[in-house]
Amino acid sequence: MIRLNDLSKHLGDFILDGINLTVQDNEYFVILGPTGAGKTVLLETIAGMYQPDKGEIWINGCNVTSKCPEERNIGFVYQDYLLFPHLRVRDNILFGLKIRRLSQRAMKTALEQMVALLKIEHLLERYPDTLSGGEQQRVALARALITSPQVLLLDEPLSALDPPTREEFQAELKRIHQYARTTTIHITHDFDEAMVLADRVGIIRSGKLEQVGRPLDLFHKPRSREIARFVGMENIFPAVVRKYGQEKYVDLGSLRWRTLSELDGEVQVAIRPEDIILAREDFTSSAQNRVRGIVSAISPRGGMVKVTLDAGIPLVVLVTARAREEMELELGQELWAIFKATAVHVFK
Ligand SMILES: Nc1ncnc2c1ncn2[C@@H]1O[C@H](COP(=O)(O)OP(=O)(O)OP(=O)(O)O)[C@@H](O)[C@H]1O
Repeated sequence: MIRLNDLSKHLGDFILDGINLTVQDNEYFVILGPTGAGKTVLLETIAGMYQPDKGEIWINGCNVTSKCPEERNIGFVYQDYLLFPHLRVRDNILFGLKIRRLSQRAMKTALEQMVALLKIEHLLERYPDTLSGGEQQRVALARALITSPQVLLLDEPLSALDPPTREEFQAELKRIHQYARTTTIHITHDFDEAMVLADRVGIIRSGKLEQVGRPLDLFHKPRSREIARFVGMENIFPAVVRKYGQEKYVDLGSLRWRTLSELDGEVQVAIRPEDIILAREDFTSSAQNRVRGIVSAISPRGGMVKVTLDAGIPLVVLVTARAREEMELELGQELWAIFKATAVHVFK
């Protein structure tokens, strides 16, 4: 278990500000934040490369705050692998065991296990500069895991890989974690990566840990407008929650939508663009909210199409390219936007 108590660090103009966090045994914890948020500073402080100004770091019940990095038994993998260029893969992986002076036999067994786990037997005699990015990252992981660290810290381990290799490696990280069960902190700015890998996610912004939760909780219940934007919500508007009879609605001036929120009063309301259905005709469905608008913009986004509907407020909707064709979408067209009460996310 990793416990951070009120961890703070000044570096130039940057402040890592009172971080409190517990990562459970065997947990895969992802720290997600925009560039410059302090993710690397936090990870390097846990690893002992920076001494905190305030606060404590506990690993498995031991206060390691003033211990040097080598005494913390932490495995660290960097985004750009940082393998020793003059050593073959075999010696890169064995490096941590050699400085611990393990017997030849123990090293051989540990190497065999790691090589099988990471599927890198065919790479053992090669030098790092002959390996692809994905292969180098496998070797870096093997080198970090071979010492059986108490904690594995991963600093954007996928960011230097191309998108298909990145996806493949995400699946590998999951598989390896299921086998090794090492308590892991992985930092990234990629929300999708966090969704795929994390047991829990912490969102860091400007040196502060702003929200911690399971990926779906962050996805559906962001605590602030900034976090909502960061997790892909687009239709964010100020509103007031009001009760009419037994049911609650968000009032946006000329528009009123049913919500299941427990909050009251002045709020922000957000709807994910992929939670809205566009239709030519109004139709009865379990979706309880509908609003009529005029298509004011159409633009491709990834494999989807982003449609902006002017409904008094600009509503962004994501549709498939096929749906666009079927509806013969065009600028100026009048359409209905339909979405469920559960799609209306409310936060202060
Ligand atoms: N040694 C240092 N001295 C002064 N400022 C530093 C130092 N190291 C980092 N910083 C500053 O601290 C802030 C946080 O940096 P950090 O590398 O932790 O961000 P990050 O969230 O990892 O960003 P990225 O995703 O771009 O890597 C940045 O503004 C950076 O310039």
